[in-house]
Amino acid sequence: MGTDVGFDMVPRLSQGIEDRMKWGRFLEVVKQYYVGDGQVEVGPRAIRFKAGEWPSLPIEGQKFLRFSSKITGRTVAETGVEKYIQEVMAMAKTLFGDQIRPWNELYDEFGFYRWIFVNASIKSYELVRTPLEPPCRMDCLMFLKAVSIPELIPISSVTTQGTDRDTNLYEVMPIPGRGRGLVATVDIPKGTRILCEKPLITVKNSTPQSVHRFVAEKLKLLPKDKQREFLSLHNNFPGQYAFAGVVRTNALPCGPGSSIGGIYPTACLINHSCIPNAHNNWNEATQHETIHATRDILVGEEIFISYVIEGSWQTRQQRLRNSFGFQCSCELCSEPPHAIQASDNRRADIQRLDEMIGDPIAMMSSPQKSLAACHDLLQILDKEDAGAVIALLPRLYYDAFQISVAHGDQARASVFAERSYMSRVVCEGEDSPATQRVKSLMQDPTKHSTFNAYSTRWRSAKTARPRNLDAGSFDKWLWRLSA
Ligand SMILES: C[S@@+](CC[C@H](N)C(=O)[O-])C[C@H]1O[C@@H](n2cnc3c(N)ncnc32)[C@H](O)[C@@H]1O
Repeated sequence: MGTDVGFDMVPRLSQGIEDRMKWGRFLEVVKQYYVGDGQVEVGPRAIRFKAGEWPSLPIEGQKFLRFSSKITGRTVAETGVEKYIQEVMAMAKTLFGDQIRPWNELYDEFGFYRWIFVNASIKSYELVRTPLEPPCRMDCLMFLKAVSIPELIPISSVTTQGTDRDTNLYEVMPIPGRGRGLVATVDIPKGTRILCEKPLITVKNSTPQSVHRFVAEKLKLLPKDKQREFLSLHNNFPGQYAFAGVVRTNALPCGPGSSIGGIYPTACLINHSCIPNAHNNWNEATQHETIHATRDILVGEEIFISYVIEGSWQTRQQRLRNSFGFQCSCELCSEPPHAIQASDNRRADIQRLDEMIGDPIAMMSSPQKSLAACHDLLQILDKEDAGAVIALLPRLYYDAFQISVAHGDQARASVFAERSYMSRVVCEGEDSPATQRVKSLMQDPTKHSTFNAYSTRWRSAKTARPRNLDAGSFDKWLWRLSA
């Protein structure tokens, strides 16, 4: 028996240079502090403390979730381990501040992470770790409960029309340097609908004065709890027109390029990253904003969308500063200048190819070149962080669909439409009108208004899609690489 005591790292560390350096410094401090202490063993994958239940610190900081042990004795001398927990926690606090979350079962505090995730993370960096005693009944129950959770989130069920905030997937919490944010409380698979939310208010872009007046009127019509939700949102532009400040800080556009913005109690708590792991979309049919995971998100990771996608690092920083009133501190923006420059170069290539693909004259007269540009773009996107660029895939495949269908190639058009559909399901869900539109084109490409519009030089039936080709050969056929 005894009580578990320790601390968690929330949110977990990123793989960015800043977090890696901080973790390295932290491990150095720990090693220095315990030089000559026979209870502390520095291994190739972790620093282990041979006391209590052998808490450990991985060499790779991103894997770290928890440092804890069961305290069985009544005094420090009896348990041996509590001293290490307190000391390591104090060292961690000085470097990671509020990311270090102390907890103590004695005071009914149980930490942020479920044991299933903590144990999986420990397993990933510990070669051998035999528990000193079998887990107690409560641990077993927690284990069973937690293990079933990721399996209970099949993509098909989470991307159907949900209307509630699913608080099982995330928790709203303070994030050092970014105010509040959403942190994953379970592993969230790619394509999962994290959130589907109705706006508290929708507002048309206008002068601060008229936005303020409009919101003031609308707020009066809302129930008290909704008013409180609006008023609790962050405002980077306080002053005479405070409601307009809240709108400017938080509004998410109701559709691409829309001049109408929605204010949401939870979606508006999601912070920005230049390499996001989630995508926001306005679903016109259901009149809800949805947030989908664009890559697998690990428990303890912060959930990010992108407020500003396009442009170089400098352009993005300027827009975030001027339009939203903050300086971005995301993983990419914390990288050294050469890494930011490399990302800028890739984004410039993406922009250049995107413009080439969109040229209607080229699409008409040299479709082969336009298709090759789509393929080149895909190759560049493959090298980028998958979660950050997946939102570009539906359009990329849709462009390839349009090039094919305009020259009568139904076989390739239906494959491109299928790929566009699949990436749209990940970003927006099955119930998004855009997903449904492309699904119907996948089934019948001739429904598109430009079918055979430019020529019939690539004419093919939908059934001409080759069967039994390996992936490489299929791709060569699809992109006309050998033509
Ligand atoms: C829509 S709110 C997001 C929720 C906000 N963090 C809160 O506490 O309510 C946008 C504000 O969050 C902060 N923020 C969001 N993303 C950030 C980032 N990448 N770096 C620094 N601050 C960020 C900025 O203060 C920004 O104005």
